[in-house]
Amino acid sequence: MDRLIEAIEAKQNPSVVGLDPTEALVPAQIVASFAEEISEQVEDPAEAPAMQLSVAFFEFNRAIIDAVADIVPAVKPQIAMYEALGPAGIDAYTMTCEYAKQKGLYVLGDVKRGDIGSTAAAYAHHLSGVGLDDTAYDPWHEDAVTVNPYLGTDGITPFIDAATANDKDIFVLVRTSNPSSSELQELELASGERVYEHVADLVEGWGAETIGKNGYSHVGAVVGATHPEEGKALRARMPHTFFLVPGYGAQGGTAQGVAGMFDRDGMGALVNSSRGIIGAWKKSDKYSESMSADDALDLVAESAREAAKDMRDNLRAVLP
Ligand SMILES: O=c1ccn([C@@H]2O[C@H](COP(=O)(O)O)[C@@H](O)[C@H]2O)c(=O)[nH]1
Repeated sequence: MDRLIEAIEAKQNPSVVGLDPTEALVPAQIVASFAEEISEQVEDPAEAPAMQLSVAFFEFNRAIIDAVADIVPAVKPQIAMYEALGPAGIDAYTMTCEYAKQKGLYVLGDVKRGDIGSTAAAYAHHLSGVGLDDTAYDPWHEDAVTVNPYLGTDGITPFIDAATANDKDIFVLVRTSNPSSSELQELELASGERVYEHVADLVEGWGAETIGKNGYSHVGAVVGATHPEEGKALRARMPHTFFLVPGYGAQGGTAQGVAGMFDRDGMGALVNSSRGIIGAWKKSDKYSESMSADDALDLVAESAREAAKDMRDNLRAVLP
């Protein structure tokens, strides 16, 4: 996590902008502005809507990245939004990751993979590329990915190996932000501990051999902003584990609520907001359906920048 920590220190900002575009979050005139270009390119007209949306997603992301790159240390593209559009969407995802990296941002791919060991080894190429020289080929352009621990150690080991070999990181789901997370994660084990506490101990152990100069390992944990008390207890329980904290803003998480998830130096956590930043333009009274695509893109960028600054300032206010 040393690169991430340096980026956070440089920007004095422990927040990450989630790039989760959907048709509802991209102004319609931006999508429409690609209609002609795409219709001329496609062989099968049935492919046009997904291609048009994919191109719009990338332009939308590019405008947001340009607007926040000097404020935030990282972005977190959510692959589900892109996979929904098929191959063109995957292109938009990888192009977004590549562009963010070119802008000096740490790119955290929210891909939530997890499978048996042999399959996990293939998924782990998100961090290492494939081929004879893994380091020379990095098609996904991610610095880290999210991983599901439900399959246990053999599903995680390939990701840890790929992460350490390539100076990248993984973030393992421990206490997720969603309302139903308690159905499994809060179950009490015979030992008296909760399932998520047991997972927390596994995660701390998985990272033990990979601790960097700042005291955090290559194996991070996902801890929802919607669980302030559990998050605080997990911070004490997992001293070498960096937290990715989603659930801020749109899901109700607050700066005060996440304050306990940081360490004594105000480090140790990266707080995500997706809809709260990329959809900030929707709250602007400057938006009009009749504005041009270029003006809408400017408004998206300007609104995202303001929302990212507000989030940064709110987090700074609760940290030492
Ligand atoms: O526990 C979790 C794990 C991942 N997420 C992801 O974070 C973003 C949150 O989006 P918002 O718009 O800021 O609510 C999204 O990509 C989720 O899949 C999470 O919310 N909670």
